[in-house]
Amino acid sequence: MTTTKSFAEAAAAGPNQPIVLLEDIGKSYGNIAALRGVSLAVRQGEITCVLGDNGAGKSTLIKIIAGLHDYTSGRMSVNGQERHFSSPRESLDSGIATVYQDLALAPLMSVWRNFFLGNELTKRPFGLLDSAAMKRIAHEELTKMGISIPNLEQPVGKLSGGQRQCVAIARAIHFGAKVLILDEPTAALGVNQSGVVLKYVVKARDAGIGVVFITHNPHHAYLVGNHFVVLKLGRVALDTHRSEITLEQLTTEMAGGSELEALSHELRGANPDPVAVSGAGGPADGQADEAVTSVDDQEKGDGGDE
Ligand SMILES: Nc1ncnc2c1ncn2[C@@H]1O[C@H](COP(=O)(O)OP(=O)(O)OP(=O)(O)O)[C@@H](O)[C@H]1O
Repeated sequence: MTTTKSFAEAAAAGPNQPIVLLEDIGKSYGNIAALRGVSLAVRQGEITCVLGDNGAGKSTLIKIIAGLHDYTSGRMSVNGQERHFSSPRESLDSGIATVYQDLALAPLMSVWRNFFLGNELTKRPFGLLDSAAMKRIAHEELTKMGISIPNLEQPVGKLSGGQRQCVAIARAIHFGAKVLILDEPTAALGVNQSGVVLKYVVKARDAGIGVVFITHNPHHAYLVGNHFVVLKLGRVALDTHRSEITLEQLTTEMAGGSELEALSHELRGANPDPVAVSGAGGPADGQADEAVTSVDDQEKGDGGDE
């Protein structure tokens, strides 16, 4: 098919080859088509933001890359090799780390134990846990990322949501992720904590990782993104680089774009007073506007603590 070819050719033409390349991906759950013809390139040192409303297909897309679901049509390649992951372990072993909203951290365990969860260091010859080495490395890695957690012995459940996200990101980087998929990392966070997390998303990008940042918040996406893909009802509605779009355009696209304009006309017809709906995003807009300033300001006081 020409569409598939042209996306793959265009993706391969740049100097920065995609690590993960999805071409014309489709995924059906029985007779529900969750994704149709989705193409996406994840590149080293780039943040690709995938935006979309509820039901747009974001989770399905993540699950395919993370090895939880297989796709039903199209092609996924990792470092140029076609792949069908049959488990999350296969995705992880290919250098793809996924940080879910619920984080898969053990809340009652210490920060350092969580950092090494599933990858514990042991001492020879008896295979006892090497606690001293794990504490030291966790401390070094978090410090390297500029994450300040004074006491790594405290249960991870006592950290703020933002700090927990940062621990999960630092852990993925330490264990060699080449691609980091972040599932709505700022969705449950307040303005200042979102700023803290966005800062580490940028650090991951600057460390050379290809980041996929899933969000429904265009303000957060625009603060950090190099590339934006908007999904609507399982299809790619927009695929563009930062230089080609403004925050206002991205917000309008997410808010419904042309559908909103049509609704605005319809409502105007029914109501003599004009109704301003274009670009509206409800209360979240105001909140996110604050976030734009807070990312720069967050270091002044808020460490993300609750
Ligand atoms: N396991 C499943 N079985 C059947 N249908 C599903 C399943 N998972 C998702 N869907 C459907 O696929 C479509 C895309 O869902 P998906 O969860 O990927 O969207 P999303 O963008 O992540 O939405 P949200 O932000 O609400 O999580 C929806 O219509 C959803 O109802």
